[in-house]
Amino acid sequence: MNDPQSYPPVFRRRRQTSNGTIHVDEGGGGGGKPEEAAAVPVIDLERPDVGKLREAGRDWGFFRLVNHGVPEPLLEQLKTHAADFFAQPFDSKQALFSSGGDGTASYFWGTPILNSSGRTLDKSAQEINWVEAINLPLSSSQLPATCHHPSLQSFRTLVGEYGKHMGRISRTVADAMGKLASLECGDYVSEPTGIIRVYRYPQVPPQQPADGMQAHTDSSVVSIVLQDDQVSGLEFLKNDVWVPLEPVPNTLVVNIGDMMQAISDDEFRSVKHRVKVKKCKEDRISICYFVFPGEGQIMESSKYKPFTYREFQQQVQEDIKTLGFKVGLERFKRLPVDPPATKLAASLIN
Ligand SMILES: O=C(O)CCC(=O)C(=O)O
Ligand SMILES: [Fe+2]
Repeated sequence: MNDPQSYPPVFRRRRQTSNGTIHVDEGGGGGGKPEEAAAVPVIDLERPDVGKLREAGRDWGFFRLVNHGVPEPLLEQLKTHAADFFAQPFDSKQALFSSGGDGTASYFWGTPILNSSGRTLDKSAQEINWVEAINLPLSSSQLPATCHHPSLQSFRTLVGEYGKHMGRISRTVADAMGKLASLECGDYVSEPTGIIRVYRYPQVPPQQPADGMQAHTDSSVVSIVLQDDQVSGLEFLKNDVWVPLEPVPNTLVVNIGDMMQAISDDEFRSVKHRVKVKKCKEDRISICYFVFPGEGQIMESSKYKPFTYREFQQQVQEDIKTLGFKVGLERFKRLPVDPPATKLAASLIN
């Protein structure tokens, strides 16, 4: 277990029981359907099976990726650096990122709701997410001037290397899925928009259950998750049941995002998912990659009115501010077209 001082104070207070000790919830995992979890499609990136890929996109929205070509030592180094970063005292972490501006790396906790430059939008939400994170836009390799810690510089270099693999994988996946839907989905992957978000999910105290991350869909074209090998928590919705995605070492998890759903005319699904970290002695660390279309790129779809990714983002932010949640693609749905009056009249006569 990490030093309590390493946690943001809001988690520290709530993690303490009345006698001042940190509570750790013991025992096995919860809920879910193990048979569904075991059946999550596995795609071999070197020899993608098109039938499985179609099934993964249509029926699951999630799949596991093997033979992805990211060297295992890179994955291990990233996880070690991430754990070392989060283990620092909270005040030091805050100080390291204190000079960041829009579009540069940032540190946040309690909410995953960020604007497009990675700044947090809403810290007042009552249901805080039980997570702290660093947000690293891949287009700016610069860290804030206050990030002078040598280990952070090497972490950023590793993230840059990992980001290149993520760009390659997301393009390959989007191209392959595009072929299935007779679309150029790969054209919608704009690599400069790529973001790496590194999360630490502390254990949630049983007396105050909270989600590590509340249920949501990703706005991306695709997202790629490198899970903690030891601590599970990621769950996705299938047939109204939350299915846990247990970690499998050296495997990546791919998640279809809202933009892929739109451009594929709903052929592929952006499904709801969440993170539940409970009944475990360790914190969970995950490293997530998100890639989006270029801001001005127009999404053409038979199911949705044409919109740019910028418009989508603005609408999401507006909804979060005014309603407290993301409405997402529903906002852009084409209205059902009424049958033309003459046709209706004709059918009545017949
Ligand atoms: O940490 C994870 O496993 C998933 C996080 C996630 O869903 C997100 O950041 O959108
Ligand atoms: Fe997500």
